[in-house]
Amino acid sequence: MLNLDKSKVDFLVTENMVSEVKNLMESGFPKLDEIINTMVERDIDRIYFVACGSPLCACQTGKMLFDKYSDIPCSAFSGFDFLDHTPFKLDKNTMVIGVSDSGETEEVVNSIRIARKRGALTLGVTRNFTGSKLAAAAENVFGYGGECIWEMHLLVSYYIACKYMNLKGTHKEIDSILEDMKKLPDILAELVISTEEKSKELATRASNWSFIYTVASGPLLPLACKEGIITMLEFTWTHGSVLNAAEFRHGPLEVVAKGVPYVFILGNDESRHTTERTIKFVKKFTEDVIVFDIKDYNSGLHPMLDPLILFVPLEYFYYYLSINKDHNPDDRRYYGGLVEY
Ligand SMILES: O=P(O)(O)OC[C@H]1O[C@](O)(CO)[C@@H](O)[C@@H]1O
Repeated sequence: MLNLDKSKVDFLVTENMVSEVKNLMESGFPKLDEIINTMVERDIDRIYFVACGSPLCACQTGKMLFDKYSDIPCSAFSGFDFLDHTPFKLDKNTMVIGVSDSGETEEVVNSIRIARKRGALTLGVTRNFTGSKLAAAAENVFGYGGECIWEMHLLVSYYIACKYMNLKGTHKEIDSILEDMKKLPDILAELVISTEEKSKELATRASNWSFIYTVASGPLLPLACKEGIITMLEFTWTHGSVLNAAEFRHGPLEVVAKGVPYVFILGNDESRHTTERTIKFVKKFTEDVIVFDIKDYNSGLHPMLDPLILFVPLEYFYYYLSINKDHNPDDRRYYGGLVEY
């Protein structure tokens, strides 16, 4: 196992997670309220998120809130998809939210430029309020000032979605999400301490696997993509793929066999039974199964908050998976301009 000083590894964001979440809620949310007021003034009737990688997965989860609890149309685009297939409706009543931690991802910045030119209300969500191309391109900017991008991006998209939906017509679930959100800092603080050892053990086991299928459903599917594709491929250099438990019977079923490894992410939402059915099937044929079950961590909050909670044990899991494979998760071969793409 690689001997690293974990406080110096950029990938691992557990150290300041709680203070960043608190700060976002206390100082960031009031700033988002101003943007939400502008959305009301502009009578926004459609929302597009544009992002890439981990931020896109957070936006896809935020979009689910709009779909589930409102009749406000919302889509989450990858930057190049937005540029190549720019949506027809892009006007003063449309809002385009570009999310990029660096604020430099070219396809997100260019999408915001186009949206602004077409008269849409634009918001750039990025780490720093100034100094990036995204901050310069968007009409409105929100700088969250934290490193823990999954929690930051998810909370920002959730807060905008919940508040705006509430102003457009309440749904009792939205209030419960907003209320439970306030409990997150204490719960995360506990998880940052309590989940490390168990995740480390699981990662030791998984480090013998040369590839991993990651399976989830419903609101945990974007988290599965973030972890089972972006994190696992980019940061741990482990081969793998992500599968939707709802689709498992239609294709993936046939490769289940002894020695084929799976990581399941299991939540408390309505699709829990769908993933459980898959787990039950898979366990008949292979012992190489790891389940991250919300019930083992904290199941007291609204299930739409499960992706924020399960992120903590998963973050440790992939950190230790990487160093167990003697790979520093901060190392890159190609990304970030090392090789032209
Ligand atoms: O948030 P940014 O700066 O736009 O960067 C997006 C990048 O972040 C990651 O999600 C993590 O490095 C990458 O997959 C993606 O390329």
